[in-house]
Amino acid sequence: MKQMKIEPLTRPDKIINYWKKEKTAVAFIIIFGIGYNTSAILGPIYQGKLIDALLRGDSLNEIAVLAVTFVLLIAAIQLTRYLKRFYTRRFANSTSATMRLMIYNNIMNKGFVDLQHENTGDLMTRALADVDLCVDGMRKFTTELFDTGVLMSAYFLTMLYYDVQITVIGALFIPVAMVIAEKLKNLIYQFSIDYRTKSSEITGMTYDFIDNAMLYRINGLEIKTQEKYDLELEDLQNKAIKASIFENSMQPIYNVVAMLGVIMVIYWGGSKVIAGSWTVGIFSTYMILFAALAAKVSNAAKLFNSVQKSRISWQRIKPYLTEYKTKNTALNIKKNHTTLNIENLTFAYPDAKENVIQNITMTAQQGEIIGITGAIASGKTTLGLALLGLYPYMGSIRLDNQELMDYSEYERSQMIAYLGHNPQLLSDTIYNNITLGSNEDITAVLRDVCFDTDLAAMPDGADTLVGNGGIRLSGGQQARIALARTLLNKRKIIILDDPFSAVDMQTEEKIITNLKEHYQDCLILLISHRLAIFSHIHRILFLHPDRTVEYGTHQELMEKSEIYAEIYNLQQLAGENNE
Ligand SMILES: Nc1ncnc2c1ncn2[C@@H]1O[C@H](COP(=O)(O)OP(=O)(O)OP(=O)(O)O)[C@@H](O)[C@H]1O
Repeated sequence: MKQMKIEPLTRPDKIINYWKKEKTAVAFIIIFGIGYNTSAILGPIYQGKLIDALLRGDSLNEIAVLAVTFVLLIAAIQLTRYLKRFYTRRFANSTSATMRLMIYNNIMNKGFVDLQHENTGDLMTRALADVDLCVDGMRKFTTELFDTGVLMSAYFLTMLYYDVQITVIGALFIPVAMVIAEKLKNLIYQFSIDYRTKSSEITGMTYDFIDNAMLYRINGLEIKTQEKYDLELEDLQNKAIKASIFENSMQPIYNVVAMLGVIMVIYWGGSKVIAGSWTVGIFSTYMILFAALAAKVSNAAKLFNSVQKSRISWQRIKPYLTEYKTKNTALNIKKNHTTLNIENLTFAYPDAKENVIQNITMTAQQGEIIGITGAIASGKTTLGLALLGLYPYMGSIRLDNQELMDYSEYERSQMIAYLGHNPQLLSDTIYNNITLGSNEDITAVLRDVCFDTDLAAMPDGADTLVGNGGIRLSGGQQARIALARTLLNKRKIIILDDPFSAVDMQTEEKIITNLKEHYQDCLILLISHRLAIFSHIHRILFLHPDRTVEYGTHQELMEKSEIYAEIYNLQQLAGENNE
């Protein structure tokens, strides 16, 4: 069978486009759907003929021919039914895959600021659950359109052929049942919304409790959290019951209303048999068709319900169904000597009133290590993020004489490596945490971050599992594995945000020596609170709480900045006392 290929969809926010995209499957659904549903009426007709043949006492031969035709007909009907179902499933699977592709692409292309506000994992999980519900509704709609719409029309037309009066009067109750179904759908919709909203809230809550289980336990909040969770679950259960009662109790009501017409059918149909204008076979065929038509009303109601339910899911996923974006991966970066020129750099977070960074001017180049330090909340991390080009800024950041914002996002990612506060370790081996799936030799980076001796003591070496978030490693080990990952992925500029806070000072000094020796083809920007190693690096940017800055070598800052000298001397003293 041909392999299914999932392609992006243009205007994915228009639901009709999913049917248009699956043209071939939809065409087969139409062919087999109409084929199955129109031929389905032949079943009762032949059954009636068979009854009449038996009652008339036709020859065995004639009855046998009728019986074989009847069986072959049923087999053919079932085959078209199978093919219709097959293509409906195929349509649903393809649609589900397309929606997932589009949502994944949307989330992966969200800007850094948007992603910071959302938990991408939770978002994706919730969106995928909604895709399943939405596609399920679309599948049912597609199926029922034929199994209910076409079949009901086929039954109705055949019944009209047998008797117009009985059919029109007997079937009068059917639209009544359908109007009731239509009216009640809003009620069902409301209860369904309440249930889905709660269910989504609880999913978020569950993730929070799992992620922060240790935090709640350590702070003695475990029981309180559990109680809160139990209450929410109870509420969810109540909402689920209400939604389910309304959804399921409606169908018998539609059925009973629709079946009221059968009284007329028995009365008039029976009279026709007695009068001799109908045979028993025709009466039997007619009764089967009427009962099937009335029963189909509940399917029509089911269709309304499932369309309502999937409408809720559709509304929720619609904002994520945006045009497919392809990353621009053209690379136009210079391989020459790296230079960084920052001029009057000023930055404020979106929606914030005050600048976090103001008028920073500095230059640096390949082969240098530049320290960035300053008081708490003076803007060190912010400067690191601004240099990644993640936020719009004022002033100028020129990398190799080209403005940072004039590079594409992809080019920036190929020029700048970044290590943030959080080591962000995967629950995997040390090797995979450093290579992130690529097949590379990690010996050099392990040596550069002084992890070679740690590794030698581990029985499984680089195959040692680090546990969830690196829990099986010390803080210093986690930090150095994260640093090794950044170094393996080295770029022209490497920004390291406080990588040594969990590392002892001697190891920190050794790592700095390695960085100076082995990364001369890079420019390293090192954000740190610890000034001890600053005497070994090239220059330091010192950020003051009033947003003014000083920039110079360690020696220059020791001479011109009283605060810098004071902090450095205090830290030296503390270091000596600790020895
Ligand atoms: N995403 C953000 N949105 C708005 N304001 C922010 C955001 N991130 C940080 N800030 C604010 O910017 C200021 C500087 O924060 P930043 O994290 O850059 O300081 P820092 O010098 O790195 O601090 P620390 O030494 O504590 O790591 C703080 O006042 C902080 O509240």
